[in-house]
Order: sequence, then structure tokens, then C-alpha cells
Amino acid sequence: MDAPLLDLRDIRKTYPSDRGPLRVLDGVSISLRAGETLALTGESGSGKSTLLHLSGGLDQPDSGEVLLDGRDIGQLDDAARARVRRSRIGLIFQQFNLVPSLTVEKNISLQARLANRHDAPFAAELAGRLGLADLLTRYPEQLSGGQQQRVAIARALVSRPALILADEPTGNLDEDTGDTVLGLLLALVAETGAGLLMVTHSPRLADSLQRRVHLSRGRLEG
Ligand SMILES: Nc1ncnc2c1ncn2[C@@H]1O[C@H](COP(=O)(O)OP(=O)(O)OP(=O)(O)O)[C@@H](O)[C@H]1O
Repeated sequence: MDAPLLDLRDIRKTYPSDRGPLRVLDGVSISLRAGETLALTGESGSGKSTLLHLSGGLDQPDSGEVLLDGRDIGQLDDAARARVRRSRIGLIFQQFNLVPSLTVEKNISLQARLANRHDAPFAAELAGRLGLADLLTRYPEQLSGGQQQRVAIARALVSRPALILADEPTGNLDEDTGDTVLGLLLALVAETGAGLLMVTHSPRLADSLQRRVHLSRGRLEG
């Protein structure tokens, strides 16, 4: 059988705090295959974002391994890790991290261009399906929070990454718009065959994904 797309093995992570070391992840293992969608739930502060950052190689665990396509990204140097992130992973974070000086169109395409994976027709299709077609020449400050969130989603998907890591991707949208955008995200993930690891507070949204795990006291349940 092929190696999982993402394989987190016995991940431990501690942060320093005023009251001594704060153990956030205490032996977490997750395996995600291409085409699978997995929801990660847990109370505020339970370590969901931390786990997502580690999965994307944005931070390193104290111990344990993060394997992407069977390769430990912790063993790569910074430049190689950045290359893997750019070509294989789409990130959708709570802070959208759009570039203020670039139009919506350029924000969507920038990273795909850097990774040599720009596909103009697919970018236009995504913009249309996410309701951004009339906003392409605007700048991020001229958009609502929900519109910015949809730009961040288009940007994450446009290079057809193998793995999408999403932190509350519909958190800024009202329930109906959020449901529509999540439906679209799931459809696009299915079409591109990507794997999706999505953090959400909402058990209702978590139920739309194929699997669900719950983080509590540094460990996974379910
Ligand atoms: N860089 C850091 N330095 C110190 N402590 C941190 C750091 N990042 C996160 N923490 C702490 O680690 C714990 C887990 O944070 P994390 O953001 O992963 O939780 P979360 O489950 O995503 O929370 P939320 O649902 O509120 O976004 C929290 O207690 C947080 O204060």
C-alpha cells in the first residue's frame, strides 16, 4: 500500500509559559491518505492550530515525526521545507495573510507562480466558483472579511496541492455562506484528489468531513 499522504507520528510539543512548560501535544499520531478529509476539533487552546502548523512544517515538534509522502519534513533544511510547502501544501489560516499591495487576482496567483504551478484557466474557474470574479482588480483592504477568506481559499487551491491544511476556513462567514464555501472546498478537494485536514470548532461542520478526531489534554480521542 502507498505511504499515507500525511503521517504524524507520536508528536509532542511544549511551549514555555509563565507557569513553566506548557505541554500542548502529548503523543499525537494522525494518518491521512490522499482524497481523505479529516476534521480536527477540540476546545480553544487544545492545540489544534499548533498541530496544523507542525503538519505544514511551519514549526517543529519537540519529538515525533511529520512525514509527507513518506518523507520526514523535519529532516529537510529550511529551503527544502519551503519548497515542499509551496508545491505540495495549500494553507488556509485564520489570518488570511493576503498581500496588501497586490490585487485579488495577484494574491490568488502569486504562490502558484512562485512554485511554477500557475494555471490561469483554473485560477479563473476558482475565482468564479468562489464568487470572486468581479473582485479580481480590488485590493484586500477593499474586501469584507468573508471575501478575504474566499481569496485565501482560492490561493490555497490554485496550485492543486496534495494536502490542504485549513484552520477554521469558514470562521468569518455567516452560516449559509460558510456552508456554501465549505461545500465548494470539499468539492474542489474531491476533484483534485487532495487530502484535507481541517480545524473547526463546529461539530456540525466536522460532520461534513469523512473522519473526525478530537484533541483533548494533548491527546486525540475518536
Ligand atoms: N508560540 C507560542 N508560545 C507559547 N504558547 C503558545 C504558542 N502558540 C500557542 N501557545 C499556547 O498553546 C496552547 C495551544 O494553542 P493553539 O493555538 O494550538 O490552540 P487551538 O486549539 O488552536 O486554539 P483556538 O481554538 O483558540 O484557536 C494555548 O494555550 C496557547 O496559548
